[in-house]
Amino acid sequence: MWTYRFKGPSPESRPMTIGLPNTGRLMSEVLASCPSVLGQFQGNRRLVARIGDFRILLARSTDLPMLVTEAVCDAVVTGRDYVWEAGLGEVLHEAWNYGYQKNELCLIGRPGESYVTTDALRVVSQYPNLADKFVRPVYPNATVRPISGAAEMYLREGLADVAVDAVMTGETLADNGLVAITSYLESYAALYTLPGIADETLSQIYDLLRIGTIS
Ligand SMILES: Nc1ncnc2c1ncn2[C@@H]1O[C@H](COP(=O)(O)OP(=O)(O)OP(=O)(O)O)[C@@H](O)[C@H]1O
Ligand SMILES: O=P(O)(O)OC[C@H]1O[C@H](OP(=O)(O)OP(=O)(O)O)[C@H](O)[C@@H]1O
Repeated sequence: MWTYRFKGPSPESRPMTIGLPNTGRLMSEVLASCPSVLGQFQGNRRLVARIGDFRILLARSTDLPMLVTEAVCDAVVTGRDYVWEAGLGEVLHEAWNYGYQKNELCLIGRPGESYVTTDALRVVSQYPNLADKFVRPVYPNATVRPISGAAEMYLREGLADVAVDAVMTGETLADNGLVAITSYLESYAALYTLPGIADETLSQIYDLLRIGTIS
């Protein structure tokens, strides 16, 4: 077993850096509200751009939380679920709740099935760490299989007993004959920093991202 560690630049040696998602729903929402940032990344494959005193860096939503603790970014916009999945829910400071991409991370199963007697529950999830954290205390013999998406299919095809997945409208569950058994975590898009960020710095980040003011 070997451990891998980034060697990020020291925060003093680089411009203020904000990490934003490079794909998906989150990217579309965040960039739609920031024309100055959007303009830098439209029609090209750049992942880093300079805007005034700031540097904007694009990365996968799931990787952004770690880029704050590795000192590559001063702030990131990502899903609250990804911050907790990265094990940083109690480490990072939530500096702004965007109020969109709202959903609940739930335990999902087939209706009417009792899992209590199942000795070795088979769990699939895009959130393997959270699935393990929530399910294992109740089902010590559970196996958690990491997947990339379409969790509902694994239940339908009998490859898993339950899934830990995001539920927003509940449409995907209904269309696949599944139900939410328990809700574990509320999620939404938010801005995260290290704790103790200066109000003045945060205010500059808010201005760039066109979000609220410090209360
Ligand atoms: N049906 C949904 N509606 C709204 N938000 C959702 C839904 N499902 C997941 N989310 C949330 O949206 C965020 C996922 O956004 P993200 O852009 O990273 O992924 P994506 O849209 O699946 O795209 P991609 O997989 O291409 O990166 C997560 O924080 C997740 O909790
Ligand atoms: O409750 P709903 O409004 O139906 O939304 C829930 C669905 O949305 C997400 O999937 P996504 O669209 O990201 O596809 P994926 O499962 O392939 O990642 C999530 O994984 C659920 O499948």
